[in-house]
Amino acid sequence: MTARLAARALSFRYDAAEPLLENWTSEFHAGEVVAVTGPSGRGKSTLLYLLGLMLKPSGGEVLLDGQPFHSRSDRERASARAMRFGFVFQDAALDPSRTVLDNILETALYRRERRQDFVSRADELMEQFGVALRKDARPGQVSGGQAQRIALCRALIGDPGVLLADEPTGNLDPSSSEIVVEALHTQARRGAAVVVVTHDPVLVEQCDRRLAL
Ligand SMILES: Nc1ncnc2c1ncn2[C@@H]1O[C@H](COP(=O)(O)OP(=O)(O)OP(=O)(O)O)[C@@H](O)[C@H]1O
Repeated sequence: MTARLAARALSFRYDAAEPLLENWTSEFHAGEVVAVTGPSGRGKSTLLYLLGLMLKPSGGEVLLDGQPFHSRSDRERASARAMRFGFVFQDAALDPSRTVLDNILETALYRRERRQDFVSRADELMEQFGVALRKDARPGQVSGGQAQRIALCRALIGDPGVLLADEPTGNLDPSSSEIVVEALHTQARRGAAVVVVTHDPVLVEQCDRRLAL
């Protein structure tokens, strides 16, 4: 079976720094939730950026449904990101200049689709994750835990085939964490490959597979 997402002989270093990845190969299948663990600074977030086509590897390649992406143009990579990926950044990374709803609806913008077509799905997700805030609420007015759940709404709204999440339960209490973990599994059951970077042992335990960096 072709992996939804694969890293083949991936190498990467930031400028003159020591290599973070050398000849790293792995596969992520549709339907599974994989935890990526490892010590701080080991390169876990960097790996997610590579898998999410935001960084280009210095060697090797990332394949999406068997198709290599390293030599594609920036435009093609951006289009694949918008159409196929959902990304939860560490510390949410919401745009403070736009409302929470507009942050969640960002995918529509990148896909050049009608914002209106995504609004009811945004409402559903905000309700599901307990962040049904006022329509004009801005990221500066929400807690760290709320921001993290808003970031998850933003990642899920396009029903991505690949969901990449960096410490998605980092700021959450146990009951909110449970909702997030369930959402990761739901997206996997919908056919996504889900990759989660985490230091949270409870979350690791609830993933289908663990990959230590
Ligand atoms: N843009 C960048 N330019 C140069 N070095 C960077 C850059 N981003 C990260 N690094 C360095 O690369 C290394 C790996 O960082 P990364 O954030 O991928 O690690 P991590 O395993 O996710 O860490 P943590 O668990 O603390 O989040 C670190 O030494 C970091 O300082």
